[in-house]
Amino acid sequence: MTSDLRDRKAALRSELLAARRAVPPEVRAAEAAALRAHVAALDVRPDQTVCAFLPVGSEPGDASWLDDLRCRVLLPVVTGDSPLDWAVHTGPDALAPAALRLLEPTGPRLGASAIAGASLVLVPALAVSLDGVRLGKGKGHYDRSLSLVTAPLIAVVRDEEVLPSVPAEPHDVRMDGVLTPSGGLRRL
Ligand SMILES: Nc1nc2c(c(=O)[nH]1)N(C=O)[C@@H](CNc1ccc(C(=O)N[C@@H](CCC(=O)O)C(=O)O)cc1)CN2
Ligand SMILES: Nc1ncnc2c1ncn2[C@@H]1O[C@H](COP(=O)(O)OP(=O)(O)OP(=O)(O)O)[C@@H](O)[C@H]1O
Repeated sequence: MTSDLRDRKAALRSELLAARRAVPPEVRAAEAAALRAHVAALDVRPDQTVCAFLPVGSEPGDASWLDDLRCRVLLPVVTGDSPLDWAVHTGPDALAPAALRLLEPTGPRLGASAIAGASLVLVPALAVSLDGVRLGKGKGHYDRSLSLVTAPLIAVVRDEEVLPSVPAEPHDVRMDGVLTPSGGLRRL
């Protein structure tokens, strides 16, 4: 992978983060409500497992969508440079502030392979391209974990963050779909 590609990813990341931080609170709230409704409409059975995430900072969405999944919900736990660990989401009382300004579940760790049992994975992203290339926060956490998954991978982004193209490196795992406030769930 060339440093040019890395530089292009870094530049795009800064641009997208700046745009996210400029979103007015009322727009953020409307987007979160729309995303919550789309998450509630996802086709998952109560006996299935979804790997989701808890939006923080300027990420689109909020914790309320976790309540609407009505199935077993796993949340990611960062363990250094390893693939993500996972724990069951049991409610707001079982969340605690963690590194990287994250809120993480406090329950038993299930191990990195827990993601393999998911029927659907909601993946945080800064952008996704029409051919499924995802731009993340730049630490490779999800890229190290997603190779263990065969279930559909759904990137969650703002409408403006679905781009014609995103610079791709060989380790970048392609998304199967995208969930946005106005577009709902779309296949990529
Ligand atoms: N909500 C959420 N959880 C997640 C991720 C994510 O992107 N979003 N991750 C995805 O891999 C993993 C954590 N990886 C992370 C990598 C970098 C930063 C980071 O640079 N945070 C900046 C704030 C950036 C912002 O404002 O959005 C910071 O701490 O200053 C955060 C998480 C697992 N959990
Ligand atoms: N499967 C992997 N195994 C080992 N290292 C990896 C893997 N995937 C990514 N990395 C490393 O992680 C770093 C960040 O990768 P990249 O820029 O693609 O992250 P990202 O997809 O934006 O972030 P994230 O997945 O955390 O949201 C790179 O240095 C890359 O080499």
